[in-house]
Amino acid sequence: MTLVVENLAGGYGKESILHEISFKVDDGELVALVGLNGSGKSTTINHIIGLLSPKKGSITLNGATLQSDSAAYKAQITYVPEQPILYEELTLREHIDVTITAYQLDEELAWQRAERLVKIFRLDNKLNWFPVHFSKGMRQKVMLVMAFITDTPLLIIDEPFIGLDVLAVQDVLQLIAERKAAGGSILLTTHVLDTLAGLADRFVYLKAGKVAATGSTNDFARLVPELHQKGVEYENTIL
Ligand SMILES: Nc1ncnc2c1ncn2[C@@H]1O[C@H](COP(=O)(O)OP(=O)(O)OP(=O)(O)O)[C@@H](O)[C@H]1O
Repeated sequence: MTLVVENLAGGYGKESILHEISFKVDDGELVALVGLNGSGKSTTINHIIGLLSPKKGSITLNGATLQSDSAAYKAQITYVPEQPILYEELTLREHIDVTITAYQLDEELAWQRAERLVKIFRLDNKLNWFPVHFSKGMRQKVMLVMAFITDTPLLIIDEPFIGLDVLAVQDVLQLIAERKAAGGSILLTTHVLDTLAGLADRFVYLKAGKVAATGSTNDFARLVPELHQKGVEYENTIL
């Protein structure tokens, strides 16, 4: 699987928010999209998942584009938005069933994965609960359970750690590492690059809708000194 974003320009209205964005995510790679609030991370993802259309440039997933073969393109992506989107009238168990149907997964295999995931996220006694009974973090965990049941080549997560407790952060890191080890590719946005230490292969740093720096996460301090300095004040690389 290779995601290639090339010279992407785009945005919401007539005016472009993104300018000549280029980067790649290869097989088994974890790439972190980082940058200050409003720098264009979610807008970039909205283009990749097809919510927005490029004004210029191209986005290719294993050779397919949304324009050339929308079904082949979309079938390769699992996306977890920053704000959980759940069906209020469905239980956790039914959310899992819907995911299995939507992604045409083998039911037995998918439920084996699901059972492990709900246990990991300490939701195994809540399979019959409706979203109204879940806390904010639990809702996020339900989204993550659904995402990690799928086996699409590319997993995109917008802010995976926001609102999660410390145990859940470790759990997500472990699941990301497993997905990567199995050859899956992951693109995520984050404000806490340190959390990903050792896991992310590369970062892409956006500034005002442009790629201002990219490289190995080990080189982040050297390549983005202004933010690293600020982050250190908080004893964390908070962007
Ligand atoms: N729905 C929208 N309509 C118009 N402009 C938008 C919309 N969403 C975001 N923008 C603008 O696009 C720019 C980039 O926003 P974006 O949400 O991509 O930033 P971000 O890097 O994801 O920020 P954050 O870290 O706050 O999530 C900002 O100037 C923002 O005001």
